[in-house]
Amino acid sequence: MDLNKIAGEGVAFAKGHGTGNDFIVIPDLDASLDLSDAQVAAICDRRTGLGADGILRVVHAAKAAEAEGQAAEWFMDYRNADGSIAEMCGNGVRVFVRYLLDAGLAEGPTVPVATRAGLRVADVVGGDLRVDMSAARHLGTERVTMAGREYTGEHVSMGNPHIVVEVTEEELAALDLSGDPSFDPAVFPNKANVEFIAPTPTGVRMRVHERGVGETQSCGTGACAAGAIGLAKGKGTATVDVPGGRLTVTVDERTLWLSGPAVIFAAGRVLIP
Ligand SMILES: N[C@@H](CCC[C@H](N)C(=O)O)C(=O)O
Repeated sequence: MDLNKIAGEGVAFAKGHGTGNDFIVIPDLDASLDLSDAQVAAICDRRTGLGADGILRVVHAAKAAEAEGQAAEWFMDYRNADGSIAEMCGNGVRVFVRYLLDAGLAEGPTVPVATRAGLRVADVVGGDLRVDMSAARHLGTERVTMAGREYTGEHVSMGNPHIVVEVTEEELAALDLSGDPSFDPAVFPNKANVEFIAPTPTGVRMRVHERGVGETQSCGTGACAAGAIGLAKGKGTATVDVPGGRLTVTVDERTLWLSGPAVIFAAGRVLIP
């Protein structure tokens, strides 16, 4: 490979993560990149690509039809590692805002972001990023099958679909999340994210199988859904411990807040396959 070709034809990217949920950030301010599912999947491949749980494309809100009516300068175009589109990504929006701040595209401490699920507003609080994720919607009880075993869980929408299943600490540690879950296709025509949680003294411990990705180290919207279920009997704050670290979910009379670390740790250029 002629490295000059990468410098000349490659597109700029940054890499970041929020509690181990990792993303490739692609600044495409004027919305000139039209990435196919296969291209996204190739970039996110952990052996033959850069590797990530998803891609965050940074687009001027004025250039994105999905951002219409949202009072934000930037639109987050989120794609899962398999190329599929999701309505919302809680860790993604925190990493997206960290990128905007680090790149000088936003000043903070408050940064509104247009998303497919509507406006989300982030705040820098200490070293963390806290996002108003809007209230969780609890939609009842559903069945999910994972690794040949059927569970009953709570259907929660955070803009994207989740099923939260409570298990014991021992069951949580022993779960095999390497395969795909199955659910009622009439309820989840576009599939769902599945969170398994076990109670802790201050909240829950969580493992997640993400739609369009597989098991990840963390899922922000999953933590919101899990925290909302953990706090179902009232308002307050719950810690959500994930393999990649700790997130905090606070529910008040109006909304649900998601807080935690988000960092950008690399930048470069990549050839779009
Ligand atoms: N990791 C994300 C969720 C990303 C989208 C999800 N896989 C879906 O398809 O709904 C988060 O931090 O919320």
